[in-house]
Amino acid sequence: MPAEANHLPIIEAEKLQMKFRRIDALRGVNLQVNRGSVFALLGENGAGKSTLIRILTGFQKPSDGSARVCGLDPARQPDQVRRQIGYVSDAPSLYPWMTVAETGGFAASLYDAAFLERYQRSINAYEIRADQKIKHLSKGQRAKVALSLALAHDPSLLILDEPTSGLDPKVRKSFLESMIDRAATGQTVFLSSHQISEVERVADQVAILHRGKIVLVGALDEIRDSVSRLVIDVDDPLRAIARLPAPATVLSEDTAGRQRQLFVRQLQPAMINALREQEGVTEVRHHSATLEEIFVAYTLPSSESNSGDSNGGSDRRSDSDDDQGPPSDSGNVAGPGNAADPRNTSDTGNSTVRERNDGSVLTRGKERTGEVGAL
Ligand SMILES: Nc1ncnc2c1ncn2[C@@H]1O[C@H](COP(=O)(O)OP(=O)(O)OP(=O)(O)O)[C@@H](O)[C@H]1O
Repeated sequence: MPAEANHLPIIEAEKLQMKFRRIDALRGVNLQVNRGSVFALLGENGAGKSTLIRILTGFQKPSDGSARVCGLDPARQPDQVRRQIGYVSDAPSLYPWMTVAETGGFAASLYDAAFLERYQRSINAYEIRADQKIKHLSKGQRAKVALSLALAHDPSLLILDEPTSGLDPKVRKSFLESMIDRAATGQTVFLSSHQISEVERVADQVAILHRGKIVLVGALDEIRDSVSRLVIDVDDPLRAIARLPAPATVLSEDTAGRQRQLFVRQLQPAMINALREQEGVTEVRHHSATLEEIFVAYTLPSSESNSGDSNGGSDRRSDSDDDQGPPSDSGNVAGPGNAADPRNTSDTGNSTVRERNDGSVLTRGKERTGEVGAL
């Protein structure tokens, strides 16, 4: 039986956990990535993006949970997974003493005859001299060599950790456009990024990882359509506004004098009308939220207790003494996931099946009432 079956998701993660000595880097990540998409993983510094990518590429074994990539288990078959995919880490490791040409030749031994030709074509397109030593390349040029290596065996899945960092704007643009072309031919690109505006241009699927948990996942268009920015003017700064009913979920609220700004999921037109009729409300304006605004609303510092954290606080410290140390191929094989916490995100694929919908409108500061959202 072939390792890959085309109807199955190319990446699946179930209840992935990664505990380091001092921190739970991943706390029950469920994810499905379908073929032929550009899937962007967004998250703040330290959210767990690289940890998740290292697990998917077989460089790190999870503490718990399981993953399948191209139909293979990266914890048990790391070499096979890495042969199937193209991967660029956030800090590509290239041998500094090799030339650009030697680097390609060295990697080519693992792949088919077309590898070297594709690699050379890419290096030429990036205007990098083949006889230059890696140690004499700029950061951006090294990133281009790493990308050329990752693409040279024409992988059906490309996994990129911060692919555009170090690239100049012109190269970033053409690189990202080439990712859309790949997806159009049925290949899959899974990338992590901080560059939300860039992601917005290329991704068709998006997930937000926040403190080791997926707090939002879905098709970009649907995510954008599902979150609204409400600006409400009131006659008195202390005026209380009634709760929004279900299915609305208030993600965040800012108060500035007599103006409130709310980010709300699943706002219904009737709710806007009801707000306008409330006593003391002088105006209600309704806008679509940008991906950046949605990202901020879902990753507020105070959102931790609402994103399914069983500790109910911002502390991700691990109780475990099980320090997995640096990324390694050795260690325990993944076991069954921990399904004990009913508040764990149960997002499967590009749809989520659970969220809290208390619809509260908060009257002070920035808080969230949404627990976990997706489309
Ligand atoms: N080998 C390790 N040992 C201990 N802690 C680790 C290890 N690797 C990662 N961590 C911790 O796990 C958390 C997630 O780290 P990770 O590198 O996955 O974040 P990230 O989302 O990729 O961040 P960034 O955007 O800054 O690259 C961080 O708190 C980090 O300190």
